[in-house]
Amino acid sequence: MTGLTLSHITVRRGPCPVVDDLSLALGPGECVGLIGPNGAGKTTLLRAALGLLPHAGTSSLARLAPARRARIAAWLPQMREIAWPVSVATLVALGRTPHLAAGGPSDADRQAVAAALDRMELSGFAPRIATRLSGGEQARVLIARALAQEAPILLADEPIAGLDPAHQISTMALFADLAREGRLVVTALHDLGLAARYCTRLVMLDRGRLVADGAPKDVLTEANLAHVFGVRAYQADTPDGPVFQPVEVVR
Ligand SMILES: Nc1ncnc2c1ncn2[C@@H]1O[C@H](COP(=O)(O)OP(=O)(O)OP(=O)(O)O)[C@@H](O)[C@H]1O
Repeated sequence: MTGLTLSHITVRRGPCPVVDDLSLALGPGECVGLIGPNGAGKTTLLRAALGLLPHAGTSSLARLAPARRARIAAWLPQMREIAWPVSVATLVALGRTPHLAAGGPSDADRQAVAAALDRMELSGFAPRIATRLSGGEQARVLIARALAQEAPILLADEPIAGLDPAHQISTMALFADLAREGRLVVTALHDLGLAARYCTRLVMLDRGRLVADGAPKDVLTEANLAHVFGVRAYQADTPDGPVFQPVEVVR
């Protein structure tokens, strides 16, 4: 399995660095939550790591040839637009594109698509036209497409935004399972409660800089929450795991 190494990544927008000299080594088996307020640089960092944005510094993914990169990393962007009125099964099968042989889809491709639909509880949706689904259903279809890619690395930008509570929990539990299977999952998140519960590691950004990196309880400290997010939170360890709820703006 494969990890992701970022060394001194800097991305400038005009004169300002929006990601500023950021280095990280992320390994297989980790479910990493990328957290930070709006504009902190989460999307920019993920896109630079994938080689989708010009940057200074090096990313172990960005330096790969595109065909190899597509087999190593699946990418779930923040904007989830489905342009074509194709079936859900056809759309999810696009995730197999990096693996397709000359003769068309193999049994392995078909199995990967079926498994991805099943994991996102979409098996009954396979013949439906993707553009006619609700926003949350479309989001789940796009997660399924990324899963069908069966890449060792999954980078996801706010994948659970717009999902109902049950699907938010099941998607985060699925990401944690993928990590336990040995993949690397890196996901930008605004739900700090789910981040605390399901991520093995949190990376906190503020104005393009890395301000904290470690186990959720070591990153979601009262001082970091006040300083970076401007909030105070209720936190408790319960038999159901950590509970975390922002309760007050403190800036
Ligand atoms: N195309 C662009 N041109 C100029 N500035 C940009 C551009 N794209 C992003 N930025 C700026 O870069 C900074 C980081 O943006 P980014 O989208 O990475 O933040 P984010 O942490 O993902 O935020 P959010 O939680 O709101 O999605 C922001 O200040 C944003 O205004």
